[in-house]
Amino acid sequence: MAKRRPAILVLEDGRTFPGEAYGSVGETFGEAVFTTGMTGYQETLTDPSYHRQVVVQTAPHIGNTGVNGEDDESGRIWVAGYVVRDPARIGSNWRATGSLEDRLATEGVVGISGVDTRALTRHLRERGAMRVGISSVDNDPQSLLARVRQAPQMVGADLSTEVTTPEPYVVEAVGEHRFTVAALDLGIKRNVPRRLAARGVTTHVLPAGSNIDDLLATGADAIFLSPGPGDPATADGPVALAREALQRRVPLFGICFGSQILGRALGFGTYKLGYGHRGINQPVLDRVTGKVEVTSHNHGFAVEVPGAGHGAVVPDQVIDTDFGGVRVSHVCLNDNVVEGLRAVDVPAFTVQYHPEAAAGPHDADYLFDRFAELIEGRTHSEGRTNA
Ligand SMILES: NC(=O)CC[C@H](N)C(=O)O
Repeated sequence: MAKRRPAILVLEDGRTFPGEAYGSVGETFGEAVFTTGMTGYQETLTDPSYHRQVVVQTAPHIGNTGVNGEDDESGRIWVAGYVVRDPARIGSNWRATGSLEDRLATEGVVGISGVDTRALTRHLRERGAMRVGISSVDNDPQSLLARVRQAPQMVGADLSTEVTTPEPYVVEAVGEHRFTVAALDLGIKRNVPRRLAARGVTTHVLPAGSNIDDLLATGADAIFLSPGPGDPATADGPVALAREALQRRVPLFGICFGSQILGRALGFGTYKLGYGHRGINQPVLDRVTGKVEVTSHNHGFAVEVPGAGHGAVVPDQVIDTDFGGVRVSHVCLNDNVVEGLRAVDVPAFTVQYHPEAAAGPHDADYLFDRFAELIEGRTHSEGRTNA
């Protein structure tokens, strides 16, 4: 194999890691975050929620199964940059249609390999997610650092309109049609409408700028608020839409960014986590059933509920909001972060993690059944909730 060009990675606090060019040769900037998933790199790369983030894979061998025509979660790779330890020399899998590195190069994704990703991950875990630059064209850390410090921060970033669908589209129910859902696309992953379709739900996916009348004009029985990149504190339009939906008692389900938006609509704040949750093996307690599920995560922000400081145990009690009582239905067992909300008096619930998985375990798939049950309650007894 030809010798790779040297490359460097510089964090905004000046810590520098040497490596080699991987994927496209060039320079890139973003927020450095790490993901602990041992598998599923293709789904990670194509998840729109990673827009403007430079993803560090803690798993040391990446690219082993190549890339295939089935696992993309959107129409392109979204990560701003890619950091790996040891790229596979040969990708091999019965579904593979090409190599990961060729795809990164084709899509212009600048990466770096040969990085001590354990040291880098520990640094990010201690110091927090921060801006980063990767360059295989300028190997002077000082000049790269100056540009890293000019790159935009993730706090205050409003990115939904950069990733949303330009035009509405429909994903049809599989088998008998039961319900219609309008999804506000703030960075949706393909597996969400797919999991809904498997429950007889037809999903109309609408652009981020849509208003509630646009959503309901699809004939929707319910609204879905999608995952997506950026700081939820900037999502005032979707928050106003969610409040309108809560007022009209339209059944609502939100995932990740959608959870943060619904949290804000209920009157809660959001805050940035130190280094976030990204991986496919995070333990979450479902307080409704008492079961622990192993789940897929990708979030850097979280909902803040009263009475629970960061890292403190969130009380299991009904919290009064503008829309009646709300319970924290799910918590992360690693750090007590709020992982789900369930309204008691209006038909709405959310999770901060990814029941659609892709990549990840399917433990939380039942939440799509809960959504269908919520819609059913609403559809069959006017104005009713799942309380
Ligand atoms: N996957 C997501 O929806 C991420 C939500 C938000 N951008 C966060 O980082 O917390």
